Amino acid sequence: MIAVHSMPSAFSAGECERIIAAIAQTPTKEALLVGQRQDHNLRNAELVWIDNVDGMGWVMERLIALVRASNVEHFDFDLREFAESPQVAIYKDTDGGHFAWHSDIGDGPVARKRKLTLVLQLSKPGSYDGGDLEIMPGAQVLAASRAQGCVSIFPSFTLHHVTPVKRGTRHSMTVWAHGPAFR
Ligand SMILES: O=C(O)CCC(=O)C(=O)O
Ligand SMILES: [Fe+2]
Repeated sequence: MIAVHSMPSAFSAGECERIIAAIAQTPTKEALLVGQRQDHNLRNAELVWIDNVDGMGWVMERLIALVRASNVEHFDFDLREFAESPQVAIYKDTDGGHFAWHSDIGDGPVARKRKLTLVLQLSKPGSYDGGDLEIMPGAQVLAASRAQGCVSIFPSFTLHHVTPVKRGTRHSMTVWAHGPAFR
């Protein structure tokens, strides 16, 4: 099993811009953490659930295909469903946008079934400073590619964070694949 599977150009630049434009029409919600606690020391971002955005069916189809192919090739986890809407996170320099070190496996009935995490880099890398997704599968920290349209897939138990955005705005999309507990 590899620690992080990187898929460059999983989405084209034009597709990423289309998603960002569609999201801009939709009201955002302040990011709530697993368990609905709100702690700006841990995370500061706005969220849009893409199930609430019209015309995003093709996005979900692509995400499912990417997770499926990645799981066959690299992880071989027992995945059963996508039990949560993909979410777009908007990290702004003006809000100190960031996400501290965490694992995506939570205590709730759904969050506890998360097994694979997919993150899509929606923004052009030159449009913001900071905002790096870093993943710590072991003793080393791996920086995810910042390339627009690049997808990173990793086990949801893996620690990861997003460093503070120092200039501009970073958009990312996250989706989880769920299944029975690891054994
Ligand atoms: O924005 C990112 O790159 C990561 C988001 C994340 O870790 C999450 O939604 O759990
Ligand atoms: Fe996460």
